[in-house]
Amino acid sequence: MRRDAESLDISDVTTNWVNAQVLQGQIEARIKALADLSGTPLFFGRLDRLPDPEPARYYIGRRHVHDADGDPMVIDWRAPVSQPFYRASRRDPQGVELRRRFGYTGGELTAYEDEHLTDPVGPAEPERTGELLRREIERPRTGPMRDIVATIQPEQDEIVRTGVEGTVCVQGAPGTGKTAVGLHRVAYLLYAHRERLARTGTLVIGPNRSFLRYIEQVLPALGELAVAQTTVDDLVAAATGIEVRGTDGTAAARIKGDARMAEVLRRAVRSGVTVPTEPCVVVRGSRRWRIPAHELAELVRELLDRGIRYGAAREALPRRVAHAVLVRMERAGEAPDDRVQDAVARNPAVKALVRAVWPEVDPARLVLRLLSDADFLAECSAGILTDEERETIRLPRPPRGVRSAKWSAADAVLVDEAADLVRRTPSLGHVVLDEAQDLSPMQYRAVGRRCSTGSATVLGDLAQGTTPWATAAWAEALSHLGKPDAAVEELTRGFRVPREVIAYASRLLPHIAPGLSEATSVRDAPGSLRVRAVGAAELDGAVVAACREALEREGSVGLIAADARVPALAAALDAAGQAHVSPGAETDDGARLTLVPATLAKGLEYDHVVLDEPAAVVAGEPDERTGLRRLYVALTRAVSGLAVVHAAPLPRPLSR
Ligand SMILES: Nc1ncnc2c1ncn2[C@@H]1O[C@H](COP(=O)(O)OP(=O)(O)OP(=O)(O)O)[C@@H](O)[C@H]1O
Repeated sequence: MRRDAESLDISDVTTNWVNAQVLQGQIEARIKALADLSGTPLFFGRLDRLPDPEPARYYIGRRHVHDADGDPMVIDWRAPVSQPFYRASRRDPQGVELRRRFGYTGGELTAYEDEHLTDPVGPAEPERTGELLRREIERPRTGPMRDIVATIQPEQDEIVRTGVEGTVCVQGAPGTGKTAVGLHRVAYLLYAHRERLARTGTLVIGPNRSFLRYIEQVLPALGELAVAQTTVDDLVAAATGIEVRGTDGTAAARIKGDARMAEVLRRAVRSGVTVPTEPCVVVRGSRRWRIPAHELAELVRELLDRGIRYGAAREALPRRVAHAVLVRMERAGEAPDDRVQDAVARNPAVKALVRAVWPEVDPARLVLRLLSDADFLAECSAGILTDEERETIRLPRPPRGVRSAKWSAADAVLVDEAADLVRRTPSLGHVVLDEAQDLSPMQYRAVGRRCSTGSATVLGDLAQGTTPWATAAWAEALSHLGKPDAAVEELTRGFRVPREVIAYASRLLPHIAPGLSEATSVRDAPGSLRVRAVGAAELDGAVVAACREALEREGSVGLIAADARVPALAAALDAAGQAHVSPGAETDDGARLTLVPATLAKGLEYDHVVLDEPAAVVAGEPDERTGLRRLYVALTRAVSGLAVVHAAPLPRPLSR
């Protein structure tokens, strides 16, 4: 395939220089896409199908490969033919006689695992099954997150291959593969609906930039380069042009993020509309056409009632007025055509009328006015917000203008909502929303607008919600998103965290999310959890020592600590001559240790985690439940080992 692409001669088929350049560019992209990736084998699975009528054998890989005659040699993992590789079981063999999984070490084939799905169970087989999965999970991490195509599990595959029309919401305990599933679903949808999604676009939304840097390689590794990845904050900033330089107190942020603000904004946007009390007189040539006030008022009321976007209505109004003029012209015996209607709509008298009764709205200026003009806020939020709530979100010192305002992230979302009330936000084909549990209702709405005619994959864990407005129930979140009928799936089989560690972390569950089921783990790793108490004076030293010990083993090491403890620990590591980096930075063999503030740990993982002073992690949050949730996140980042080092007593649920 590579040779074919390289030997393509386009000199005969291109008529001009531009065509030649374009074609050459495409050929080069194809050659690049076909490049050999050392360490990434061409196939990872094989299916032998029962005779139907002929037996068939397929190799499954990350991409399609064909032979010199164009016959397939390796089938893309996303093709329908590949599906039984992920779904077939002894109970439901789906026509598969043998499923073989290949194991590789650095690109070299070193193992395989067979399952005879239609045979009576061989004695050794069930035990061996899953060994490759275990090896794959425990393979030491160096760079960013990697794909899981070779080992996607049946319950994950069902979500990955959900149709493009359907929005799925996945509630999943830590390490159950939510992020992996979301990314693979995008790859799958791009394969199954390439043209449609190329037109409409896809987007992955994550909680912060370091998380995005961690996941950014997964889709390109699967051959998908065109998927944008962003955070809600960046998405909204880019759409509104608002630069966020301020922050909100919790109380203000909570109100600004509340879904009730949508109605406040709707009223605010329409607040400038007035019902005309004067007639409109259009002069054309020697004639004057007069539309009486009551008829204009009727037109305005009708537009208000129709529920169309403010901007669209503003554009419709002059046409309506012109229509009323045309009706009069016809009655007077004239025969005006469309051009006359256009001209009347652009008549100065009509324009003046529109300016007066349906003023242009600048979303940012409107939100600024709402937040700084107490009377205006009171008018728009009557019966919606309380006096106290209004006082909480009102800016104490009104800024001079949109540019000098210290916008907060929540303000930017309000501006985005207002902008959508004026002009519809274009919808993408598919949006993946990861760590969704932390979004406010207004943020859900902002994401929902971006997939209003498309679908979404919503991924999250209610137990890991750490914002004051964290999602309490998925049904509510999905209705804010505009997808109330989406199916909610639960994943409870944990891949990342070993059994001992997840059991330890799960002691927190009754205190942070009593309704949720405990995660199980596919891996037992005796000795993976160590808890060490030390004196206060020895804490930093003991933490550095624990990091050193972890670094003696292969793979990545994360030192997670309360944000307030990070400077002291950085100093202790520096003093000990121990190199370390921040989350999102490239790690390499020289710097395998990442010092992770607890507030950035969400979604990340390390082969070995050292957790500093759990009590400080809890104390870093405004209330105990949020603190314990933050701790739950920190406790569930480890793949192979977790060392907890503490001087203060452990939080109660852990010390049980
Ligand atoms: N089927 C699988 N095969 C191999 N590895 C897997 C599989 N499923 C998940 N993993 C691995 O388990 C780890 C956790 O997955 P992921 O980060 O997607 O979980 P998550 O549910 O998003 O976790 P969190 O709630 O902590 O964000 C990753 O290293 C991922 O590659």
